[in-house]
Amino acid sequence: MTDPVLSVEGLCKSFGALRATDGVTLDLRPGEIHAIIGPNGAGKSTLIQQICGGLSPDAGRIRFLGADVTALPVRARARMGLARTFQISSLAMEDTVLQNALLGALGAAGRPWGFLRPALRDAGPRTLAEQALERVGLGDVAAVRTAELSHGQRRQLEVAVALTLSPRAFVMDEPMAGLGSAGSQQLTALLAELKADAPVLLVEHDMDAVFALADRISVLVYGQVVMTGTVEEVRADPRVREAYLGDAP
Ligand SMILES: Nc1ncnc2c1ncn2[C@@H]1O[C@H](COP(=O)(O)OP(=O)(O)OP(=O)(O)O)[C@@H](O)[C@H]1O
Repeated sequence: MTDPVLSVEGLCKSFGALRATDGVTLDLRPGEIHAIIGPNGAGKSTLIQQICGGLSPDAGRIRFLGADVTALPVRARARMGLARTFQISSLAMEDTVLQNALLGALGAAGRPWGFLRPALRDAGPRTLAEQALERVGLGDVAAVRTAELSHGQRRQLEVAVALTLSPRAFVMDEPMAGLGSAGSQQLTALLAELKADAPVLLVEHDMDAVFALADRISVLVYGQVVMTGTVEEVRADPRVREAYLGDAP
């Protein structure tokens, strides 16, 4: 089997007496979408924050691209290509769609942020930004002010910004939240294509999207992974149906 891109082993984080993650072990393999599902308060956000570097684990290890990144700060992990999207929108609403994508591309090129104007004429980052916008289907609205985009288009733009960083793995926190069914379907189609660029660790409450997208699903309950399996395996598991899907066993 090929080495995982990202792996966590025995990850623990407590808040007082509460074990928010309690020995979580899972991995993200090349080319896959690995969804993490679980009831409210199961520890999904706590897990994602530890993976991205915003929270230090009490115990356990995080490896990314073969390196132990457990002690690295958020920025260092991002520079290695760990792209987190969605929960905290970083878009500048008054700027155009292209300018937002360009800010990402400039960051990727390691340039100082202040030189935006000359960089707009600089073919390198600009090309990268335009390609990313085309890729997510926003090529036609590059000159539009970001505030004028629909909710779904903003999600697409956040993906484009992440793409300019040449990610090696995406970590997505509830990308479907707040989208109507048309927006969810559009974003689902985009995410299905994105895993070819880099694998996706996906925390999502929208089960239609999870079942349509996931290659593997891990179910988190009270901070513990109760199972990892394919969509079919997870749907059929009586513990999952009881604990999460709300069905009587
Ligand atoms: N900073 C914190 N201080 C104290 N308790 C916290 C903190 N962050 C999270 N918790 C608690 O840890 C548990 C796990 O929370 P977490 O947000 O990780 O769950 P979640 O699965 O992401 O939930 P949701 O689906 O509602 O977003 C919850 O009981 C929550 O109240």
